Amino acid sequence: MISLQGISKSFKVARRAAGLRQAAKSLIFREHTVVEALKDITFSIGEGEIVGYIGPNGAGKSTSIKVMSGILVPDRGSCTIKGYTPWKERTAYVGHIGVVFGQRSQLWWDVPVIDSFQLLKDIYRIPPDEYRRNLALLTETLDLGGLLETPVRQLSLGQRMRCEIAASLLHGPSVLFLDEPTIGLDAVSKLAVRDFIRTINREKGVTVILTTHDMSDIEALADRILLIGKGTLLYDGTLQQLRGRFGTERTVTVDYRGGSGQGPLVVEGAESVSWSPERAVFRVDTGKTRIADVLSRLSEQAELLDVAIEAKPVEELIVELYREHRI
Ligand SMILES: Nc1ncnc2c1ncn2[C@@H]1O[C@H](COP(=O)(O)OP(=O)(O)OP(=O)(O)O)[C@@H](O)[C@H]1O
Repeated sequence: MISLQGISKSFKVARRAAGLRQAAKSLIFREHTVVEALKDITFSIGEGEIVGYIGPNGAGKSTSIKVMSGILVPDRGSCTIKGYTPWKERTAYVGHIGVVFGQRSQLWWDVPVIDSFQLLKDIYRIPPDEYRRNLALLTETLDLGGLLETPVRQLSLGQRMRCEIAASLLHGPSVLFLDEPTIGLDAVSKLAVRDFIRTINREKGVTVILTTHDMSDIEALADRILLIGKGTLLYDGTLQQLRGRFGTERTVTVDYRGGSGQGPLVVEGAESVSWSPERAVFRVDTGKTRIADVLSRLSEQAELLDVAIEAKPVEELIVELYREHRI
């Protein structure tokens, strides 16, 4: 449904040296550097997938989203989404996609939210019945009831973001591009936005491409990860595969009935991270040692009161991936 083949995009950026004399010189002799934002990007995404598009700052994520939404024309390569080439057949194409740029608003700042929605209804030529149905559903699921009559500039970030997401879905698109949709949101709003994304994916089959620096977004939503670094696609796989590659390590924390005589617990196959008379923390490579064996050896040495086993956070797995690819 989404297919990119060898997409490349570079930007020519004027270079200005520091200092007055250099600045004057650059008025006549303008030097340019070329930034290769995307280099030969190829991937495809199936209908109904939620894909996390991740990478460090300046990796090329927003540029990719702009190409896929038809805002930018690439230098080379082809892109087909729902049978359209986004930048060529924009008018027909935009009816099938919704786009949210977390850092930018598509709502008119000084007018009530509902007026922006009405304008979008006219722009997308949404039939009145469909508009009413979609608006009712979005108002209910995104809890917009009290916000529709408020001018956008008076909304909090979280409230605005819920309105932005609703605005991008009023015309019932089947593909949704979300560029950092949870940036700056508090924990409650973040959960609400994630919940909503999952619901429209499950119930309406909307395909979602999500860029984010928040790895808990990825963990909560994405079945698959595309990692981009310095304009190149570096990894395409599931979170589970990534865990399998880097994530055999577990942290085991045990609380036990200690006492003044209790010395450090020593367990073969478990590396001690920290120790106190009541609590010990170990690192265990489950590829080499079974957690059950560690716990059984520990219980021979002390009366265990509580045990917590944690996998490596996704954040750390991603950092390892960045490190492996030197980005
Ligand atoms: N309009 C532009 N003109 C010149 N250079 C640009 C332009 N847009 C992007 N770039 C450059 O292209 C590269 C990729 O930028 P892009 O915004 O796609 O990165 P990103 O992965 O979205 O980063 P971030 O996580 O910081 O938002 C960067 O080096 C950026 O400076």
